[in-house]
Amino acid sequence: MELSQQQAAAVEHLGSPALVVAGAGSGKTRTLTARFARLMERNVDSRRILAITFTNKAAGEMKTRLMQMTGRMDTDFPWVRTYHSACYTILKKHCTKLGYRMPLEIFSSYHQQKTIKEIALTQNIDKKHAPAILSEISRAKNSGNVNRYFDALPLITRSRTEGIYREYERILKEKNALDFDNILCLTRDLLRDHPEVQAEYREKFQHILVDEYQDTNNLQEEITRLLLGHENLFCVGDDWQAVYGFRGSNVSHFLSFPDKYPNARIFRLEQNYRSADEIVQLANGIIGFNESRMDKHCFSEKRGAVIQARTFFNEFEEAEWVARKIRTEFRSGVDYEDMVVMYRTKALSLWFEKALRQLQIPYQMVGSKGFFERKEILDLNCFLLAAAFPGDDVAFERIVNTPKRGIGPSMITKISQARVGLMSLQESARQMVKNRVLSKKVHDGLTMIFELLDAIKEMPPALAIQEILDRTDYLGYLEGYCKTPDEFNTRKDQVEELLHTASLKENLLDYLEDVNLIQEDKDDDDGGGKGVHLSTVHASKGLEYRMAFIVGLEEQLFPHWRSMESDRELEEERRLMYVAVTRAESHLYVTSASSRRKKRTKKSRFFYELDEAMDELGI
Ligand SMILES: Nc1ncnc2c1ncn2[C@@H]1O[C@H](COP(=O)(O)OP(=O)(O)OP(=O)(O)O)[C@@H](O)[C@H]1O
Repeated sequence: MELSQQQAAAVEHLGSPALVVAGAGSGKTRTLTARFARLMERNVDSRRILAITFTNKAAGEMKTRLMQMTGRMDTDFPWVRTYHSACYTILKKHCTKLGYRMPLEIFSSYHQQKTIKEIALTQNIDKKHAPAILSEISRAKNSGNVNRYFDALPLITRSRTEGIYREYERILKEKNALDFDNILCLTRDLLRDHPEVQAEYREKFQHILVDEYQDTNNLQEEITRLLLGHENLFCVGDDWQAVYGFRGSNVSHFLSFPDKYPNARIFRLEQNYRSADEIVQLANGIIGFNESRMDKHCFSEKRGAVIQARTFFNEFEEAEWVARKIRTEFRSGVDYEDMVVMYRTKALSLWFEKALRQLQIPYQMVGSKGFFERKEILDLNCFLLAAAFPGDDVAFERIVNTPKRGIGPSMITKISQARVGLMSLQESARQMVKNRVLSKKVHDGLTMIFELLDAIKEMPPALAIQEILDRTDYLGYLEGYCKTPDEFNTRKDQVEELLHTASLKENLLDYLEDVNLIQEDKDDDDGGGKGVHLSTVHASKGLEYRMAFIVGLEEQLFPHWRSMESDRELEEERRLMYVAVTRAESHLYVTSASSRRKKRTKKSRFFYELDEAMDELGI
């Protein structure tokens, strides 16, 4: 693998913690992978290197690259993982120390939402607040200190959130289940409170490598420190691209690395291999408006970018111009897949979808709704969950009347009321069937479900899904559910895809574990199909395109109205702008509309900053 001098210096370093302060397009992943391979050449056992990536997809790509470079097998890299996946592996082995037992169930975001809504109902809180409460709880946990986090909340938010949090945690524990954040919280507790466990992993991990270090949160930072029994810590990141503060990431871990590790070596990767230098300089100019950042002098040896900033009368004109421009570029030889339209919030995509459809230009949405959150996928997975975890009320409630078999909400309430002690819904329903206390229709419906759940429990996951499809005529039901044949075909394709994914696992529990660990990749679906990419800026992170359009550059939209209250939030918005600009290799178009939804708009401050930077560069 070819490395620049700067990259090679970082790869070779030994003897103290190291931070690689990298620019966009500077080959961070290449450097991290090369370092891993180099450590192996120096006889470090690959199974004793913990390499943390930001997504499961990135972990998979890194492993594949390592296999190609070293000729080793996938199983030789067991600790190339995300924080969640690594922590879950540790937890599985030691969960009894914390009062849990195997198998543990990981709650999906559907399970979380449903549970929070039910608790809210019992506490007279409108269930419309559930998403906000859930994200507040998540931030509290990731802050590393839940009590301190709640103490700092405004009284109204606190009174609404804290009670729900306590009840939610009680239910999770009672169900022997974890949510995504608890995977980290409990691993921290385990390592902190059980010195023998900490010693085991400190001994095991001879080197710790962390990618995307700018986006670690307090809890992840604490876990890293608990695992680190030496000085072999190697972190790579770009503080200019830290864009997950809104969900608890804390860029100050990155910025304060030299204070935390006074003997740390700092390396810089400043050459951008992706974009032409005009784009790199423009991006430098924009980030220059941020106060808190590390110094870097990013540059590129490529020249000849095309950069344009345009304002249109309204959103229709803006979208139409973008679509026409895309058509012109396509006709002159640029592939649709080499072009991206980026916006700050998903709601903006509508206008561009319409304009592209009108010109019959194919497009695909990047990072749209996670595969496992789609209705048909959730339905089928809930059957599997109800079979594997009879205590999972959320899954059972979802499937008990899917497809419809006359077991509506009032029947579910009846089943729920018949529970004794810690009995689950499913157990209660089984008891009622046994006691023959139900109408014939409900009795037969439930009997059919229980026979199905008992049959699939020990089956490999793909076979189990096929069994569900056959016994419930699920596709017949789905066809009736869909509004158009097109919608049905798309959903049917998803079911096929699910069957394929499930066929890669032999065991139901392994499959379900994977499904729920993969939640964190929601934003990381790069489409993979044909057509122009439409993407939020967040979902475009890590991707690269020959031609990029950044649209909707208006105050309130970008920067977004919810992130304009403090300098800290505004700086994060500006870093998002930086991410967007640095996706482009050679062509960058920035647009805004003077009126949107019939209201006058104000041009984004980023638009002016960009103008200023362009002036300075003489573009
Ligand atoms: N030493 C090198 N020589 C030539 N090309 C390189 C070198 N290092 C990286 N590249 C190429 O530069 C491009 C950017 O690399 P990569 O995507 O790893 O950057 P990155 O640092 O992760 O970027 P970003 O943070 O902006 O997503 C890739 O196409 C990669 O193959």
